[in-house]
Amino acid sequence: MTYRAESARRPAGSGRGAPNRTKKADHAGGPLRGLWGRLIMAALAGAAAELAGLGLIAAAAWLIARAAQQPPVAALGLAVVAVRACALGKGVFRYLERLAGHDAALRAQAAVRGGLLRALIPPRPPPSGNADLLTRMADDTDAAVDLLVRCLLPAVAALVTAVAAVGVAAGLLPAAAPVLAAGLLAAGAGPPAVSAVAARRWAARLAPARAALAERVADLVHGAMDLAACDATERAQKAAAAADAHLAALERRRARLRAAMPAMGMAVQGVTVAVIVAQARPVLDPVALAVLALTALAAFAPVLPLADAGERLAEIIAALRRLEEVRAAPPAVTEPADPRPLPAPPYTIEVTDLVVRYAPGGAAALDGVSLTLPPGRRVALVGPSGAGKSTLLAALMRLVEAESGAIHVNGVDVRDLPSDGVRELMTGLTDDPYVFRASLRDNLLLARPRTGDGELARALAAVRLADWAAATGWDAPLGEDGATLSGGQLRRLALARALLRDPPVLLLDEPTEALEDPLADALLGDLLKATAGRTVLLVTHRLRGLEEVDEIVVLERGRITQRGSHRDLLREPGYYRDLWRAETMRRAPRRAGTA
Ligand SMILES: Nc1ncnc2c1ncn2[C@@H]1O[C@H](COP(=O)(O)OP(=O)(O)OP(=O)(O)O)[C@@H](O)[C@H]1O
Repeated sequence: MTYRAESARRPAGSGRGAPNRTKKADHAGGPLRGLWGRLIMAALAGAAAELAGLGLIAAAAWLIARAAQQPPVAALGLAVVAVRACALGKGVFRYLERLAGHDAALRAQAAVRGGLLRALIPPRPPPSGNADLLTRMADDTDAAVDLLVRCLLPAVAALVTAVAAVGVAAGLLPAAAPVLAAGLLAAGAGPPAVSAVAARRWAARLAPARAALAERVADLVHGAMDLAACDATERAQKAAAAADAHLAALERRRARLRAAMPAMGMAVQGVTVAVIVAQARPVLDPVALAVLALTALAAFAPVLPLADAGERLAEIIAALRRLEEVRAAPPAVTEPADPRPLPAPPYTIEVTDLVVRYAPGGAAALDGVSLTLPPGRRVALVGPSGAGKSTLLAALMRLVEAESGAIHVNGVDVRDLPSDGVRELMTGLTDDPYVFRASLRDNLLLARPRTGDGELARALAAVRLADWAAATGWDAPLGEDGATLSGGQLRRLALARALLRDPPVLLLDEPTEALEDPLADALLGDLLKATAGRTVLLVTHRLRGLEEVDEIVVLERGRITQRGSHRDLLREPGYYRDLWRAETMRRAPRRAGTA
């Protein structure tokens, strides 16, 4: 079987136009379009709803107080109409506020999510030590909704209502206006500020406790087998229960403090209204007094919930900071400002004096590696664990940046090419392949969409998974990271994907890992046959079959220590010959046993 380079037939760089077009489309007709209009409409509607509420209370107060004086019914007509209009208006404006506010907020959330996903598309080193990272990222994008719906819009509505109420108070009794203004300011600024400071302090205590619990739970779920094997399940459960109890205790204490905030606001409300009533009683008639007192009371209604908004605002600021950290994390490789077009096939890859270091000042994972891959050449890379084999493949795929040295494709430095374009040319099986939580078919189609079942079946047969696929079924879900697959099956499935992808330069990182000798030998034999005439860089720990490849490169501690054909390397002392002897000896008793 041959896997002809379909990708080589694609016009070079064809994959790059699409993302650019998508970006433009996003900005022109994206979720942020019309955001401001909706936001202003929501703010106006929210303020109108609160004013209607205030008007309702004022009109109702006037109506009740005046009705107690038993005037002619006609004198009450206007107030009755005002009560009805305000009651209806409040509902209608509240509905419009929710409609426009949530529309705006969901648009903002979609824009935040889109920006975050776009920022994550260039590969980045994964943030470490955060079992709850994904959950947090999902929760954090909700901050955009809450910033508008729970903080900004309520604050605008409270401000408008407060100004209107102070205006009404000034009209009825000028001396009451500054008292009401001071009370509203104290209730609208004090509890929210205290809540925000407390929320920030508590977040610093709660976040590590939440992360600790998430990590313990993740250990219990993902490490269930290993915990059972080490008889450590009970210890892990106890540790998770302790983390849970610690978090629950912290949350209980925080809840008690939180409950004090509304009480503080209501105390300010009570004192303000009492002072105003005391001021007004000697000078105002009972009807005006009732209107003033109830208007003052009602003016606090949109102001008191701002304590919650202050607390939420502190959480939102922290969430937006975390999102910004993720967004601003530098990608693993730098994209060229002015990318050059991809060269035309056939491709010659030249690696020159490549040095890769994962941590500045740390040991070099690759230390001056030079290698040439002309079209159609198959090179095997062998070496002890940690020698830098996977790092070389990662550098070729533009997943890590070189500290010095260079990789050229037909004479063009890969740093001048878009990294996704480089990965169209050079890709394959990575050292830690991922199987998606999807069906078998979908996992394969990822490599080459719109491929018929016949071709998918041929790819599976090439990796000796045909029988397993027939038993499992094309639509069987494979679980998270291939939970339903053995290690060897998972790797072969990823290999089938790499073969379907069929890049011009095929990079294969240990395709036979986790397989028994007979199956590994057969699979490697098939692979070498199927890739005859193709450009291949094959990382392997097993040497049987390597007579077929054009060159074998031995990598030790990041440096090339031997290179040549299988025969050449068997003649010279060194890692290759030692490994060959060890492999031969390991197999010898088995052959004797079988014979
Ligand atoms: N993401 C990383 N961050 C830091 N160090 C890394 C990272 N990946 C690899 N290394 C280090 O770089 C060196 C080379 O690792 P690499 O995975 O390339 O070796 P390898 O030859 O492929 O090993 P193996 O055969 O076990 O897969 C090792 O010392 C390893 O610890």
